[in-house]
Amino acid sequence: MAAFPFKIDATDGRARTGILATPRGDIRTPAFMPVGTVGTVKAMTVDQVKSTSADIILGNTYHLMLRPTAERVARLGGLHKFMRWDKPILTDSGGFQVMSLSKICKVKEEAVTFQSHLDGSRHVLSPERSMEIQADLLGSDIVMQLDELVSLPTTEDKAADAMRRSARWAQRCKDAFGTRDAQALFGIQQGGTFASLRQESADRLREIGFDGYAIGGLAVGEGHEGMVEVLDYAPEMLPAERPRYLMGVGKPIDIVEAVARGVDMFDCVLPTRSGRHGQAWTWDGPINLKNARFAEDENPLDSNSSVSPSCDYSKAYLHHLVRADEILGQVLLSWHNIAFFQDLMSQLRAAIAEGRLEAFRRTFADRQRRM
Ligand SMILES: CNc1nc2cc3c(cc2[nH]1)N=C(N)NC3
Repeated sequence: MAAFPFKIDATDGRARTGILATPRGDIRTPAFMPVGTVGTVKAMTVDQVKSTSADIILGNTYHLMLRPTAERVARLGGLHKFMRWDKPILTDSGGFQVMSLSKICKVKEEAVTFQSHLDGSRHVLSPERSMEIQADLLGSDIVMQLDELVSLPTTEDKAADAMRRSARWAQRCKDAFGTRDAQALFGIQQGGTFASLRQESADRLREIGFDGYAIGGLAVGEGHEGMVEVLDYAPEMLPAERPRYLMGVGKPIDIVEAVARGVDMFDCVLPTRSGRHGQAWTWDGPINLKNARFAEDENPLDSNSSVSPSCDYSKAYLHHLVRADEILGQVLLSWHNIAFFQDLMSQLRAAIAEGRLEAFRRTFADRQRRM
């Protein structure tokens, strides 16, 4: 019995639009999850995040277990209460961050041991411990299995070994997670850029049975073409009746291309990270407000978007804030970019519902290229 009902309201080619219903609220798909790594969507208050119409945000096991520790978050009532976000939260399991952030990490069948990138302290993360942190201590609504990351390029043998370990860890996560009505557990497909391994991974995850299925091992340096090549077959290997989540993606054009290939959920640091560095995403592509051409440009960033909070501020003012490295510049551009990504998802949902995704895709790609 699936923990969260997933109702697909319309399809257009391989794309779907629907609702993933959770006890803390509905998630309209295709959905973009702002990244709230250490219990904050950086430079934004939860009310600002809510104002963008985001239905769900992401948190990270790796970061929160190091600081303030998962036990402290639990003592303070769990992650929702701690950060005052009462809508759904999806937490990543730590696998990716341990292997990409921590100093020294050893991957064994039993668990991953690593040193904190903050103070060098030693930590152990097993499938069981990751489930305890996410489901019991942080109290997240959607829990991700612990998986093993392989950095690209990799050999088929290495990708196969890591995928099979991830599949064994998937079973251990399912056993440790148990059956819960108010929380969901997602499996993560691995297998690098090898279709046969991706198929084997999907088959093993389906046998174990999950509430949703993520595509892992992408957006790790394979480039746009490499990613799209895998997306031409990987999403459809996963059960059609459950949500499909492409982890760590991505640029607006990547999201559009992945939605067209059957992906329902996304997360990426791009809108907030690029916003903190002066970049604003618009329907005509990204611009950097540091650029001198904006010094006396009195036009707003996105005149036609009433939602975007930065529609009241001139580019000249944003240019000034970015040049002066003022905190408000980081706040307004992060807010603008998250609002833009939510606008994009809302337009994608409408295009699928009205059967005009192909036309949307073409127009969008042409406009983004213009910059
Ligand atoms: C930024 N790119 C990216 N690719 C990812 C891939 C994964 C992930 C996070 C990612 N972020 N988390 C996992 N637990 N596994 C796969």
